[in-house]
Amino acid sequence: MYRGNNRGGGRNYSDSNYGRKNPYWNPNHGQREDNYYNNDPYHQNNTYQQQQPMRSTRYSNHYNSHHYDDRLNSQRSPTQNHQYSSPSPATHITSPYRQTDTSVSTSLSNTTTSNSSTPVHNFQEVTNIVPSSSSSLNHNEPKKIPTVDLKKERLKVWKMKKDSGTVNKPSMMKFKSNASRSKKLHHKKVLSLKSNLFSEDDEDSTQSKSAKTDTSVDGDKKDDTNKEIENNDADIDSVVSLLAKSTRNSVQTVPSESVLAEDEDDLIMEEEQEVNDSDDETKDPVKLLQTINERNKKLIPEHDPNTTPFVKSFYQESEFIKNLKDSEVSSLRLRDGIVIRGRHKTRPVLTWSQLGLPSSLLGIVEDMSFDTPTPIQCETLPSIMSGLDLIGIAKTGSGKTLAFLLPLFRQILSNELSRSSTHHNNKNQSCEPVALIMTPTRELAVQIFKECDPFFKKFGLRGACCYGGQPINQQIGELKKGCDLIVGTPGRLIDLLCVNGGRCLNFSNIRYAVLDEADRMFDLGFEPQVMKIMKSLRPDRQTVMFSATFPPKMEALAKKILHNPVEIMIGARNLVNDSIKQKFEILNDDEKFNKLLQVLGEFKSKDTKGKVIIFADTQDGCDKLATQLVSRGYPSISLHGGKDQVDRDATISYLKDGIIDIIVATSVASRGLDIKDLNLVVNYDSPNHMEDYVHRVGRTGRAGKEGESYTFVTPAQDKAAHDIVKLLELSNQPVPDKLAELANKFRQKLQKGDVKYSSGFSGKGLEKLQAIREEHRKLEKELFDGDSGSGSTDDDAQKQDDSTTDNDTSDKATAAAVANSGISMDDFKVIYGMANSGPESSSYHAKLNINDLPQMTRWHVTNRESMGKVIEMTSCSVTTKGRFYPAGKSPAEGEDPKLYLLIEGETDSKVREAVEMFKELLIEGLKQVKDSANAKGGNGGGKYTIY
Ligand SMILES: Nc1ncnc2c1ncn2[C@@H]1O[C@H](COP(=O)(O)OP(=O)(O)OP(=O)(O)O)[C@@H](O)[C@H]1O
Repeated sequence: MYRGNNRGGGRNYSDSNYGRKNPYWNPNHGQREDNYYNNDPYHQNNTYQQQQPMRSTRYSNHYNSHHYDDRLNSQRSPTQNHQYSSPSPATHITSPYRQTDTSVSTSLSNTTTSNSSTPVHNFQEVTNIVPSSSSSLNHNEPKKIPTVDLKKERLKVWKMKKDSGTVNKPSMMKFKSNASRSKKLHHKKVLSLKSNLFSEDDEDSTQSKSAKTDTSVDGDKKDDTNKEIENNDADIDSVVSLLAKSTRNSVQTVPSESVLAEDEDDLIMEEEQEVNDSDDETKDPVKLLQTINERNKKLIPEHDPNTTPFVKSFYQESEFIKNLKDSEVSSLRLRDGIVIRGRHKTRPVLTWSQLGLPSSLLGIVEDMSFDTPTPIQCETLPSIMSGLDLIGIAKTGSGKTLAFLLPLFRQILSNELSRSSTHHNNKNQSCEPVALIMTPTRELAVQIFKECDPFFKKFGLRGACCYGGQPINQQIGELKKGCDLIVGTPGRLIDLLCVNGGRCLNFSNIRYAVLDEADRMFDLGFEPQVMKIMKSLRPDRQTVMFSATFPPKMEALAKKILHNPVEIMIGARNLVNDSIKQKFEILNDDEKFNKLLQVLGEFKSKDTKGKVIIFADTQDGCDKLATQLVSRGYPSISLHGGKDQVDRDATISYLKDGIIDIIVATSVASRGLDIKDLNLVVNYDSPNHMEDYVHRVGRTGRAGKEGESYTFVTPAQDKAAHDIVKLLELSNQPVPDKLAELANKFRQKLQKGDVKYSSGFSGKGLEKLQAIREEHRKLEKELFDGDSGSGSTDDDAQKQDDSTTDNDTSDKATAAAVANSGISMDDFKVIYGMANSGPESSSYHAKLNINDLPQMTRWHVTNRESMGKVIEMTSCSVTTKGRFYPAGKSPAEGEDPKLYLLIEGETDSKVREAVEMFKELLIEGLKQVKDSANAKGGNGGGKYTIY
């Protein structure tokens, strides 16, 4: 059942020592026993455990329990609870939805579909800026609030108060501040209607809006905004009246009562209401843009960071691990294709007990019936528990969540004294959690929060899950009770940090922060928000990031918020899990639906209980497809950012609980979701970047189980075919002929220069951001007549960052590294040149001599992961040519040249970029050699002596 599956020579966990000893990853392949395992008492246990079928009680635990702890639930109304908890098992059995088929499913599907059918440019809705009240949980019913003229109302009430003598100085000030806040709010709403933005709190809503400018983040912009507000009052009124005319509806404003609120709580409420507007943000893209605009302008109130020292390092290496030989550890890592960069000190563990966790924490792991840690857990847990910042990259479904949760709870539990301060009843005291987990999607936040449930219950801890689309008042209410851990999406976290001038929530005591799906967190929409949040954390916190994909370009950003991180990569950055059988169909749009029916028919005939996610590009496409499937007897629900969050949460719960077997989703469901028995993924619309493909198909084939994916590619989608082929090649998976043909078409276009290639997700996000920054720079230059201003901007910082990275890879750095290693620079000269003409030849090439490098360095430069990374980033082809000549020998006349890498690419710059990347790898490789020599007491690496 948990057999590893090695197709086409691809690496997987079953190839590894972990695998052979890890019943989870590969119970059936353990032919050879290495000595050190035989000595391991824990290992003997494992062998015994191999006989045991794996039981995972996790989901039943989660779903039999409420998502929040009982104390929280008991304080909610039944309606509120409905939003947070999945239906109880009893409900499932009696659910009419379950009993019926098409008819009832249709009605369910129709209901959810209709929720999302909000017209995109409906100004009637956009201009309703009155926040919903805290008691209203129904997002579907627009509130009917009488139209009021804000200025007149304010004046009227103020006069009344003045006449009756109830206005004293403080309340006047409050009045002013409220009025100006309302005015700002009013102004923001109107301005934001004119703005185009590009950031969002949720994966797929970015698809539905145009991205033009970052209105963002920095403090100095606040003053500008205020001035603008003061100066443009008249403009606002005219825009408002224009809008009112155009929509045949007058603009509704904040009711006068809230403007004149006098006591502290009312002040809080006003801000709550302000952010409450974002609750239904995903229903209407224009409204969403407004919300984001506001959010980006928001400044998180500053708090003095907590400076009480705290313990970060809890790890104590066990005797067994200490006694492993270096070569044993190296071979373990080599076989798993584990690449480690940075100041790495720790060795992997092989069993849970080698982590030295308190028995109470270990007990939770035991309850989960996870017999041994997975490779990413083995490698990252010791590093994180030693207090290091870390980037962890491993395939989908490989257990990354537990890799960051265990150290998180270890940290919370270790700070017992300070923890108690997070539990408070004083509503004026802000909530100061110890740990933070940020996720790019709401669904993922909910899932991770549920996974924390056993920890909350066992240790009496409090947690809060805060994400958009839910009434913020409830979340504020939870925070007022205090919490140890907060899990959330960046947009909502910013809202909460700003509520009541930072008196609701502050992050000055965060000691451990996690960015899950880190690369997505740094993508275009999130970067400013994430950076803002990270700045509000205490500077000496520990930060870890995890993902299955992490484009190297993201690293510069990641390193801005990490302190000397160690980077641990299992396999490669962009690999699809070997346990997924990937299938492809080249077909026209009008053939897709029939093919889908065929695929579903075959799947359901062999796996009646198996669950399916079908990915489509657009929200509308999802709705239509779900309706069509229902009409063909396949009960299904659509899931996307245009739906109410309550529906989105319920849909995931239905799928997890088996109430529904099929969902049709946009990429909002592509990241992190872990759904038992989800055995088929269909990309009805092919994803448009590689990372998305990896995550989408990664919803199946998880935790060692096998899964299947189908991707429909139309003949016009040759770029998608090209990307997928690259992925398959990287993963050593067979490439279907038709797909290869289509990919070749794209390559030919590339060669002719008919198309431009921007690879992957980083192309979509970072490159756009880079382009925008470039444009800003140009504009600034024009404006300041060649002088781009004296102030140091974010852009400059980025530029500096970039240049630092560039310097690292420069010839100078290479030369220095080489000098240290005792190798002559001439030994790996790069020869650039134009390739000969001919159909197979490329336009530019470079030759990089690798013959005379130490073996370990050579391996580091030429291993599959390194080569794959360079190929992926530059689109160059890389081939090993020539023959290896041992030290002191040179080829005689007519003999093959010394071993070298031939790098071929379409443009000179691509080839040079590839060479730079190889040089960086080379430096790393040489450093490794040196470190290893030092560790062995060597002299730092004479030529050829270190292997
Ligand atoms: N040591 C373990 N042994 C067995 N199963 C495990 C172990 N650790 C985690 N799992 C299970 O593996 C599954 C996948 O784990 P998880 O969701 O953490 O994967 P992931 O690597 O974060 O995937 P993604 O990249 O898609 O987010 C879960 O069902 C989890 O319970």
